[in-house]
Amino acid sequence: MFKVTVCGAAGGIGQPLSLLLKLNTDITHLALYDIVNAPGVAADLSHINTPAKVTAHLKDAELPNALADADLVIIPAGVPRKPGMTRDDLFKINAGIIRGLAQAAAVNCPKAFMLIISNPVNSTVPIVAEVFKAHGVYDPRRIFGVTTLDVVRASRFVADIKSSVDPISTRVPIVGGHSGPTIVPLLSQIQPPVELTTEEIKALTQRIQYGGDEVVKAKDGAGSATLSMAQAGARFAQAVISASVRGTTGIVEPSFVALTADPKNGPAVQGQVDGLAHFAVPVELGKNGVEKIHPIGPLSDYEKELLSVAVKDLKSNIQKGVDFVANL
Ligand SMILES: NC(=O)C1=CN([C@@H]2O[C@H](COP(=O)(O)OP(=O)(O)OC[C@H]3O[C@@H](n4cnc5c(N)ncnc54)[C@H](O)[C@@H]3O)[C@@H](O)[C@H]2O)C=CC1
Ligand SMILES: O=C([O-])CC(=O)C(=O)O
Repeated sequence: MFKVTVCGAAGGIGQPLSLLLKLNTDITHLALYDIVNAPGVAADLSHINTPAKVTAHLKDAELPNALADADLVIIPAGVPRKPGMTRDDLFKINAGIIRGLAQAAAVNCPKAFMLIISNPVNSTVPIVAEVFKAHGVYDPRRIFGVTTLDVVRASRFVADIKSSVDPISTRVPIVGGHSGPTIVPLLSQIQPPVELTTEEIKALTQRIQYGGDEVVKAKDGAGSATLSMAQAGARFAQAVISASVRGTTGIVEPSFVALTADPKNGPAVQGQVDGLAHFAVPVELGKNGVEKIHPIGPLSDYEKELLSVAVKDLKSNIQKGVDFVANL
């Protein structure tokens, strides 16, 4: 039995993400929550002949039921960017939405894996962590900021300029956070290794950091990445589910997590990032979520510069989330 709840299920990400989750045969119950249109999306998906039972939950009154006993909650609820906006501009609206959903989750499914997609991820994840702390149910191993889209894009962008690169199996480690300069691609550590010139490294780094903006611009006011995000979100959810339900070992995915999630390796990363509480790192998944945080590894001089810029922005993004919950 494995119940997944999608909060924001009727949205641009929520609908294709729910479709991909309905195709996941490890899921036995898919609960779709939104403040609009959840019944329509649920009725539609419920006709697909896979095992998951699909239930619809509309508006506040249905939220406790949607979350009750969930094993995994995935949250793409909130507003997306329009051209000219930064992810941080979304804080004003999305912070309150995430706080409300986290409060309900802390009460109704305190042990669920929490996968946060809503932006700004650098602040929304600390909000969820603080709410869980306030309820006395915090487990840093179970709260994740979904940064998978950054690595999905990165391997595709590398393949765009190197025809010999397989975009599916190539892994580009990305650390830091999920907005512009906080996204730090470690192109010196691509696996399998790829030879890149200094110009190629600079251009690729810029493209990976601002990949989201390409989609925002192309959609021209109609939102941001939804389909690629759905694929990335389903991939990350599948990784968490495989490790926890099937006991599959050795699954490593990037995620924006609390560095205390791994008391052994977390402090070493923390030492490299000026004591930041949260940071995106390659995370090895296990039965209880974060099993091991992988080291950042040796950085090139260019990557060290990128990292120091990222750390400054991240510090204020994280603090903004923490303060938002503290100043209730
Ligand atoms: N982590 C990442 O890599 C990415 C994050 N995003 C973020 O994901 C979020 C959602 O994006 P889209 O799906 O394109 O937006 P959307 O506007 O299409 O959908 C959002 C959905 O959330 C629902 N919603 C609003 N308030 C809610 C509440 N209190 N409870 C439950 N549902 C609520 C809306 O009714 C809507 O159906 C945005 O914040 C966006 O910036 C987008 C792409 C990538
Ligand atoms: O750019 C945005 O606002 C949405 C997002 O996080 C992404 O596509 O990476």
